[in-house]
Amino acid sequence: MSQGNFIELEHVDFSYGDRQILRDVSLCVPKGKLVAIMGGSGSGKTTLLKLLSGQVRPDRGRVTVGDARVDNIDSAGLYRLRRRMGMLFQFGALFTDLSVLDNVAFPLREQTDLPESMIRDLVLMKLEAVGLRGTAGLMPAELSGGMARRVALARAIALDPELMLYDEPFTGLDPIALGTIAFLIKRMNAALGATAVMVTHDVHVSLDVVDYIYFVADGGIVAQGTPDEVRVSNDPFVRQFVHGEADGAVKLQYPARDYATDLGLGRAGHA
Ligand SMILES: Nc1ncnc2c1ncn2[C@@H]1O[C@H](COP(=O)(O)OP(=O)(O)OP(=O)(O)O)[C@@H](O)[C@H]1O
Repeated sequence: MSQGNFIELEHVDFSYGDRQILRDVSLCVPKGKLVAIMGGSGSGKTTLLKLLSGQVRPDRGRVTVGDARVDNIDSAGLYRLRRRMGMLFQFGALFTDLSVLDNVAFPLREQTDLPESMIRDLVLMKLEAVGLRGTAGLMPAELSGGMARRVALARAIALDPELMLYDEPFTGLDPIALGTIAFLIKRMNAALGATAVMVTHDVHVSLDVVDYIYFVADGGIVAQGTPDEVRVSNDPFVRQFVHGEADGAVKLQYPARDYATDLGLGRAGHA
């Protein structure tokens, strides 16, 4: 592992059964940085997060997080690693039968022996950080979608994680709520000094908050760069992604037989 990196994937192959999803993927995330992973649907982005959290193991290659080799970690090591990780997944579901305070307190009660009075203070600090201290006594059903996502963020950072994993944290939010959560993610990360990886489709918001972007397609990293590099990139894949072009490096048309053959027309001159 190179000095300064908190995460490294080196020459990782991964398959579900006999279907290969990732091929010879290498990437790194320096400590304290927020990195986005973008790419088309089904390109393997969530699988990359699962490799980092030890939910799946690579067929080949190394996965290093902090001082842990996650590709061959044992269950005690995985438990220690998960305690240092916070996760905010799509729709970051709250426990509907617990108050906001109890939702954010959940990981603190599960993972620590802190007294109740201290847990309460920590929860209020985390809720204050996401601007929602006033909602502590509410139930999740009484929150808007954007507020619920912010409470889920407060819960994800309750244990001051060293690593944050975000999977589509903006899905289903209106533009204002989306901008708020993006800003909070950036601010929380800086305050925690955490290293973070965010899978997202939302290229424009991400370019405003992340330090670096990896683009994934066809099982590999096809482009990468800082937001400034990405904005001016001439790489066809990046251009298609950033400018929302319908056709480009990723083809609009799914591969198919010759059109004339499909229509039963035969080839010109043979009809
Ligand atoms: N548990 C599983 N078993 C078998 N195949 C799976 C499993 N999970 C995902 N896949 C397949 O692996 C591929 C990559 O999935 P992954 O969820 O990593 O993609 P993604 O890039 O995150 O997609 P999206 O942006 O649509 O969420 C997909 O084709 C998916 O169908």
